[in-house]
Amino acid sequence: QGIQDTLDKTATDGDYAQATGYPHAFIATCSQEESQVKLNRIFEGRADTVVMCGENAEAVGKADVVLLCTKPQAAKSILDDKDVYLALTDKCMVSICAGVTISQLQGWVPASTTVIRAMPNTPCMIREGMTVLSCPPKTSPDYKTFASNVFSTLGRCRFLEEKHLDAVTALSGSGPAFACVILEALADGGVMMGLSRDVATELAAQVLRGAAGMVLNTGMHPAAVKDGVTTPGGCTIAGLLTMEDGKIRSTLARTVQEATRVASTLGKEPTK
Ligand SMILES: NC(=O)C1=CN([C@@H]2O[C@H](COP(=O)(O)OP(=O)(O)OC[C@H]3O[C@@H](n4cnc5c(N)ncnc54)[C@H](OP(=O)(O)O)[C@@H]3O)[C@@H](O)[C@H]2O)C=CC1
Ligand SMILES: O=C(O)[C@@H]1CCC=N1
Repeated sequence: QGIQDTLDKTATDGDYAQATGYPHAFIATCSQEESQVKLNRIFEGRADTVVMCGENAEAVGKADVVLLCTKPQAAKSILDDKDVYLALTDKCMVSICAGVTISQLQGWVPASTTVIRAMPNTPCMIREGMTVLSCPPKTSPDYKTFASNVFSTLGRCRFLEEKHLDAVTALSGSGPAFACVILEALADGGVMMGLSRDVATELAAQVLRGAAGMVLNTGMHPAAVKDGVTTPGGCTIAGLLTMEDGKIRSTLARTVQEATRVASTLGKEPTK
């Protein structure tokens, strides 16, 4: 009954989402019952959220804006469902599928559907995310504002041209994994020198957060942050030269280059 109340309220409030620029009710969909059980546990007690399983068309029919979050390879077959396709008429669909282009998505939905591409990252879970949005030039400002509002509640959000989305996928989408390898390696160094694992991890994580904050909050160039730490003849320059001997800069830059290459292939049909 609670679920039905939420859906009824959604229906009667109709254009509330567009009027405020923020969503006021959520429908999550999945294909496996065990996912539904898990999601119900996560959203327990939230009267504004409904979890549906195996009912994509019904869920899309009740929504104003649809977020497509499946694996890139599954997107086409989900949108191929005739009822899902029709339910998307005149709606906005935001896809987070890596490597799936706006023009691919437009080919899989009705012509009246507004398509927006988004590339968020996992720190959205703690509202420290980075999301880049991309949309066709004539996208309605209401939908652009709406999408930007949604992702801005989860961290930073900006618009970029779609040609940059594979690089974005590699740098900020995959970036938390790369950053955590660096974090773990710094902590390993601390452990090697006798710190406990817990302490070393805390120090390394706070160092990365603090250094990032100096760049983001003060606008300092990363090189200026580095130089500010580096006492002539001191221990920092000794460590920095060791990093340079290990080609850390080109290794990290090439990491993003290779991840970008793979990101550009993710929306393609799997090779048989
Ligand atoms: N992981 C990341 O850091 C980022 C991922 N992305 C993109 O996000 C997308 C999802 O990635 P990820 O979370 O790793 O993938 P998961 O496989 O973990 O999640 C996919 C979700 O889609 C659901 N799903 C699958 N098939 C259907 C269906 N037929 N109908 C309804 N729901 C369905 C799954 O539910 P069920 O299990 O019940 O089928 C599951 O909840 C990908 O396109 C990826 O490129 C973008 C940015 C960052
Ligand atoms: O690894 C992936 O393909 C996804 C896209 C960005 C982060 N994870």
